[in-house]
Amino acid sequence: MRNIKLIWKYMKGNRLIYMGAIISIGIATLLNVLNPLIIKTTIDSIIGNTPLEDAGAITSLVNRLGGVKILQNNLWIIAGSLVILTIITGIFLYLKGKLASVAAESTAKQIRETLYDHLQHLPYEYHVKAETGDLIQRCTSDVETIRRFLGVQFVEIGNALFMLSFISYIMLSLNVKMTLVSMIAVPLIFIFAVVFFIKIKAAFQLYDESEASMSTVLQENLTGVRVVRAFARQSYEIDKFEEKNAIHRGLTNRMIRLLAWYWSLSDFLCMLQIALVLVVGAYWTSKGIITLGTLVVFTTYEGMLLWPIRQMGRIIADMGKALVAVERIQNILDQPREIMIESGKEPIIKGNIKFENVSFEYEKGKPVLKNISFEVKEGQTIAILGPTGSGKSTLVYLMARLYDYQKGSIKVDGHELKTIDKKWIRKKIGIVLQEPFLFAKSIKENIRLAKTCSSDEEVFQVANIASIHNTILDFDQGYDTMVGERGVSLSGGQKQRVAIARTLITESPIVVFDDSLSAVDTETDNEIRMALKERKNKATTFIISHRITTLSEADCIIVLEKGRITEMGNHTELMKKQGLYRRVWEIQNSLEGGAETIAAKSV
Ligand SMILES: Nc1ncnc2c1ncn2[C@@H]1O[C@H](COP(=O)(O)OP(=O)(O)OP(=O)(O)O)[C@@H](O)[C@H]1O
Repeated sequence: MRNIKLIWKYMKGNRLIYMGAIISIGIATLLNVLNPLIIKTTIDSIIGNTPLEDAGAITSLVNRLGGVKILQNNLWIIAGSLVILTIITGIFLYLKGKLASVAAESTAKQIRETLYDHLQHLPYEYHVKAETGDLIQRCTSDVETIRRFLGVQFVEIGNALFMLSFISYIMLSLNVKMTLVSMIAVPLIFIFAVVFFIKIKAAFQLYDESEASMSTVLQENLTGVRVVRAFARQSYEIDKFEEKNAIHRGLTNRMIRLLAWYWSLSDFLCMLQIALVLVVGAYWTSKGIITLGTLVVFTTYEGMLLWPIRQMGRIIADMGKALVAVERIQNILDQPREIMIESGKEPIIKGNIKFENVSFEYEKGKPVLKNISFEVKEGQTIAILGPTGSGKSTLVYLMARLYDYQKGSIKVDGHELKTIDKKWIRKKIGIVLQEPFLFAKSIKENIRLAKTCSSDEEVFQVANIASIHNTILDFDQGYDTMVGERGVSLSGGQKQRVAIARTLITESPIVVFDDSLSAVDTETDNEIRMALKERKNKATTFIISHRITTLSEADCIIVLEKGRITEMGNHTELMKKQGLYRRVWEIQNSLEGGAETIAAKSV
């Protein structure tokens, strides 16, 4: 019941249009069932001799058209009325289809927009845990299931119900016994349809799942095509796909067999029902119990009724799918949005940051950062070194308020971070991630992403600092070069540099490079750092890196191990200690020395 209410809620703004569709089906069905009555009256009372009984609307229609006598001599009037009636029925059927699909389509659009908007406002934490494929499915196929339900299936149910009520009413008023004969197998056909479709639900589900699993293999293969090629895994991949494809074919065949059985059995039941009406009806007509016209009406109605009844069985069994889709969509909408404005504090941010005994844990009892304390003045460069999983990225996330620290205090220019508006602080912190995501736009548009109004000059300037300007100019279309779906036309290092330019253009007072120089060579890395240093309005810069030369020039280097700061100071100070920094320095230096010796020997 909750789900039906939810569908009603989603339909806000389209409910009247939908009601229009339902009314149109009602009128179309009513007009549809009038046709056989006109034929009956023509056979019995106009061509035949049965006196015109008081058949309500039909009698008054006959009288309007000029009475029995005139119609007898002008049968074309009846034929013409049938044509006109059919045309009007057609218009209402068209209206039904049009209004229902308009309402369903705009309801689907509304649901998609609401979902998209909601997803944009869910906390970072939610997106880290959610599965992208699943979210995409909810936003596309689940919405499509609801659209189909509203646009087609529910309308069909309406059609069947109207048909059943109108036809039963007319049949009963014509002949009760004949009605019983005509309806005897109808509940059976309906129950058979419902039970069958409920029973094969599992088969439908398996079929859907196999289709999904086949597309997953395909998607994974296309996404990872470079890895597939590099490891020469083509034949393995082809075998894997063939296996899924074969399973899918098997399940499709099974579905076809089951459905073939269903339709033949159901057809057989329907034919039995029609045959029963014909045999009993013909016998009673010959005995004069019913008129020939009545027999024609009953057989025509039988044909009109059975198809919607069979369809209704299928739709009722299928309705579960729409209700599940509603549930899945509502699950996302029920997730609380990230509260962006709490205190609304929007202070001037220059880049002075102070951590005092900050602790944080993602999961209770598993602290990731423990008692972190350090201070950075505006314009300074802070380097962070630490083994993987030591909490370096987490520290950055805390600064951007993607997560809130649980203990201690972080002050930005003297303001407690938790009191600063989230949107505000995120605009002031530019983060370059290790694996940057570039959008399928031109390089220029990608750089301008966060500041669409920036001039070409500004774009060139930041690209120069990121040491990518000349590379871009070497491309055939320069800054207008399109970056593929995942930036495939650029190398890892080039993508990182575009991402650096994209962050620099925002002129944020705090900039974080989260291992974002890992894919560029040492020389370019050096160039970028030099250019950053020379920049006017220098930002407070955090550099997370495993490369010691990148870190060594920082004003302060923090060594993070298992969530704790184990060393802090500048290069000279840390070199005096026998800690992780010195060890990494020695290893990397000896490696470089070793590499140089090998290179020298090979010349
Ligand atoms: N969303 C999350 N939920 C639960 N635990 C998490 C989450 N994100 C990170 N962690 C855990 O927190 C710890 C620190 O992760 P973090 O990404 O900060 O490390 P890191 O030092 O940046 O590592 P790397 O150098 O590999 O990027 C890890 O043990 C990680 O498994």
